[in-house]
Amino acid sequence: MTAAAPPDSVTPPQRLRLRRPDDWHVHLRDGALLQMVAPATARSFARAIVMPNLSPPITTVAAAAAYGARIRAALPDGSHFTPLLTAYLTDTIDPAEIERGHREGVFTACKLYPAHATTNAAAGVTDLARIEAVLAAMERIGMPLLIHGEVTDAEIDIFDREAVFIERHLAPLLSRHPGLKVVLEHITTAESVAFVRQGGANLAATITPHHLHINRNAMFQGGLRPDFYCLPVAKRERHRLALREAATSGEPCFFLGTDSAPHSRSAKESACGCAGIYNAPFALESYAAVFEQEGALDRLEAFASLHGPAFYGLPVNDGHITLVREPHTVPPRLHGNGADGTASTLVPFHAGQVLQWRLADDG
Ligand SMILES: NC(=O)N[C@@H](CC(=O)O)C(=O)O
Ligand SMILES: [Zn+2]
Ligand SMILES: [Zn+2]
Repeated sequence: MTAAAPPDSVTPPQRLRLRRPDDWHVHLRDGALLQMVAPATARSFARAIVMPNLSPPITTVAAAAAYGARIRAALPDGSHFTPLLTAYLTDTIDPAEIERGHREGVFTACKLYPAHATTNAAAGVTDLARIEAVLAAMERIGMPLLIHGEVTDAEIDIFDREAVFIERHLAPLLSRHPGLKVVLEHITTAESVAFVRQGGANLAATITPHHLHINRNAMFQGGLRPDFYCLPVAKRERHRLALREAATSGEPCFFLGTDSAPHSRSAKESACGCAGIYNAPFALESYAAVFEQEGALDRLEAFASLHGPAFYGLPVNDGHITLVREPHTVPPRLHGNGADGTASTLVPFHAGQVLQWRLADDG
């Protein structure tokens, strides 16, 4: 005789059906890396906000349209993935170009990198006063501003750069432009959670899987671990806990943005290693682990599939995906060959670890 099944309330779910999610912050790169990483994002997500920090950065409508075509060409046959492109703001960018790109449906949003704040941010904005006309135009046409929110001043401790950015730059910016839609990207601190929470309907934040899983100790565990180095850098445990609470809270101002940021092995393992964590292959599975640990699996769909479209004023996706409880080990390395024959090796986030949820292949 078999034991009676436990009541439903204590049986962990084996399958989760969600409206198809979107990734509101991803780096798809270009060339051989694009060929390798675009299918990973397209496998899980219907749409993604694609970052413009290429080299050279995407600053014109023509460059964005051409990049969109290269992304589509890198997708598997039959993929319905839609890249949502962004413009890289510089000190001298023309507001008319931004407005035209938005009107023509090429630019979904603009990205603000404080000059030198992160990878390929050298051409970013040196002073917000220089892009005042662009910000005014964006506010008028309802075009979202996406921000890498860190000051770059060398005298500010790297762990404080996000909080100082909010005080010195973001709060005044929001006062000057109360109608501007702003996404504070990849937030990493309890201060950012509190700030975004008290902001109005025009302010939101994306939260990455890695900032929900690791704190700053991960970078130094048993030695220097470049695979856990990204910007903004992971903070103390109390900040990670605040981010987990925010992501799983059900509040519409917090939504999914992986900040998947692949760099080749040689670029990570170097005397001056690049910032960025490549999480695209199992990002959804990684978020699912957090939501399950927090007892909030019922809120995963809102975070992954509903809050982002609502903020951007876009429809939610039609299709659905299914996550199944099927423990699997994340490969320690991923190898790829671009169409140009260039081989790349990437280390995915959770390399060698077991994840409990897996995206069903048939969706
Ligand atoms: N997040 C990162 O550590 N790196 C990103 C840039 C960024 O999002 O800041 C990259 O492009 O590599
Ligand atoms: Zn960034
Ligand atoms: Zn990023």
